[in-house]
Formats: sequence, C-alpha cells, structure tokens
Amino acid sequence: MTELLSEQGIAEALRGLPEWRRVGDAIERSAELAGFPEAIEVVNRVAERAESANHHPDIDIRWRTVTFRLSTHSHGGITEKDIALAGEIDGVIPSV
Ligand SMILES: C[C@H](O)[C@H](O)[C@H]1CNC2=NC(N)=NC(=O)C2=N1
Repeated sequence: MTELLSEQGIAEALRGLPEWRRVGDAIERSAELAGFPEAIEVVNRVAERAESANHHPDIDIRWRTVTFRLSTHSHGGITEKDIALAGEIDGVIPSV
C-alpha cells in the first residue's frame, strides 16, 4: 500500500539521493548533459523506466539541462514510488 512518507522518512531517503532536493511536496534534481541529443537520450531512458514503474516525473528540458521532479500525484506528496524512481533516474544519468 503506497503511503505518504513522513518528514523523517523523506529526510532519510534524501540522504541516499545526494543529487536530489526537497521542493515542497516533491523531490527534484537537475542534470547537465553533453548536449541536446544527449539530454533527449536520458529523457528517453527515464521514460522507459517510468512506464515500467507506472510512475512518471515532471520533466523540464532546457537545451542540455534536464530537471526531473517527482511527486505521487494520487497522494499529493512524496511516497516510496518517488524515491525508487529517483534512484532509477540517477542510474541512467551519465556521471561526468
Ligand atoms: C492511474 C494513475 O494515473 C497511474 O496509477 C499513475 C500514472 N503515473 C503517476 N505518476 C505520478 N508521479 N503520480 C501518480 O499518482 C501516477 N499515477
């Protein structure tokens, strides 16, 4: 059963997701890629994983900077689904 994470739960989860920050009822990270094609490639990889998880980030693409924002819309806040997908997103972003 998906439930909203507590403040402590969110803080603990973010300790394992150093690239992510809390923004209101969501968590967010940005990544700067080598160029626009590379940014789109990352977005496509994230889209595959989001579809598999049936959990989808808000995505903002500005040239080679992509920002992912995660919140569980059906719950109006942050759940384990957001934390899990954040970890998967980190896994498809090339480390510089
Ligand atoms: C029916 C509902 O849209 C689906 O269960 C999924 C789709 N993707 C989703 N993504 C996010 N971020 N939150 C949701 O509540 C959500 N619901």
